[in-house]
Amino acid sequence: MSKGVLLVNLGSPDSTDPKDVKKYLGEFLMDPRVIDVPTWARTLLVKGIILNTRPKKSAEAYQKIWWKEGSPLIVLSQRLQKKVSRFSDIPIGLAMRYGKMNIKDGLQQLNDQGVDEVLIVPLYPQFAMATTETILVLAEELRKEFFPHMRFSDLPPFYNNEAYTKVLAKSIAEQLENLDYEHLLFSYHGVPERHIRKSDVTKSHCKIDGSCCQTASAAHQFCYRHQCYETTRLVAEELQLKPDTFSTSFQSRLGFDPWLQPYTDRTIERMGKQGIKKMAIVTPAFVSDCLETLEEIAMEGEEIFHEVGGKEFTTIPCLNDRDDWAQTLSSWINEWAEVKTELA
Ligand SMILES: C=CC1=C(C)c2cc3[nH]c(cc4nc(cc5[nH]c(cc1n2)c(C)c5CCC(=O)O)C(CCC(=O)O)=C4C)c(C)c3C=C
Ligand SMILES: [Fe+2]
Ligand SMILES: [Fe+2]
Repeated sequence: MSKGVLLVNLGSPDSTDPKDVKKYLGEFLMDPRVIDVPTWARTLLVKGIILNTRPKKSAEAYQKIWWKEGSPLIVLSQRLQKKVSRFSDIPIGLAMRYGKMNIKDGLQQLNDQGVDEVLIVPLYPQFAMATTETILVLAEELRKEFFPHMRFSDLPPFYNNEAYTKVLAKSIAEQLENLDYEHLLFSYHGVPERHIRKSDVTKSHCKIDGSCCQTASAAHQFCYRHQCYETTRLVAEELQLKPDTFSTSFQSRLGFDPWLQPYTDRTIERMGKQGIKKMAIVTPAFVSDCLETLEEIAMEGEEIFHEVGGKEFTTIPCLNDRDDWAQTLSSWINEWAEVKTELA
């Protein structure tokens, strides 16, 4: 068998034109693992409400962060792919879950290079049904329909992998080296609380009451909340942060259901009101900088902080295509590539 890799990220609209943003959001939000309500309710919510209002607002946000080369998320993912390819001996493909560069095309390209054993690498450190799961489910559907001769493995979430948390800690330390910040906020993309309960394989562990995520459980293999808190804990340990100088929050909520708390925007506001003048923020749910880091955090977050008296707001870049991150990812890939494939 001949091995290859498909890195998979979220995707972006084709351009910042509201029409393209609407098309992209339509595909993204109609995914039953993103808005997990019955089809009729999702259709009503997405096509009847969200797509009539959100694309214009989102397009304006995308316009603020868009690069000459295109979407930062896609450009940065391509740079990562290029670097990982340099450190690996097998073909490294790149695909997006939504929009252009889709997973089917990515698999086809690997197929055309003679690859029949694929490592799917969701570019998300923590598991979530709206990210990792939807990639793996779609990839398997595509395999069955179009590439039945292929075999798939997948890279597990790396939220607590020592090499990853060390690289993340190093990237933070570099940014904070000459800053006397008072608080470091770890802000993760939010999900509705319901998603956490749905992914609980024990069906009884996740209470979202602040305690369950610290109690060992089989549920944690699929618990986004647990995995986010673990990333924070391990990175804080590596950086030797004092207990009151860092915390965790969740950003980007949409709609009226309860999402994971504390919310990032309210946390930034509270910190400013409590008299914190210098804060830094890191966004470890994202491997590549994107709308949610460059606009929601670096622009909106900073504005909130300044409005309530904050002075210095430092946004730490995602790992993007850092050499040490690309090398870490390549080392996982090379480890997988070296394992002898047993005949089925
Ligand atoms: C119900 C909605 C959403 C869930 C659940 C959700 C989970 C989730 N998303 C990411 C990563 C990204 N999300 C991005 C943008 C984005 N996310 C949602 C909604 C949900 N996400 C929307 C509507 C948007 C579009 C922008 C907007 O209108 O605000 C992005 C950025 C993409 C880009 O082009 O830059 C990323 C990345 C994770 C990791 C996650 C669950 C853990
Ligand atoms: Fe999102
Ligand atoms: Fe939990």
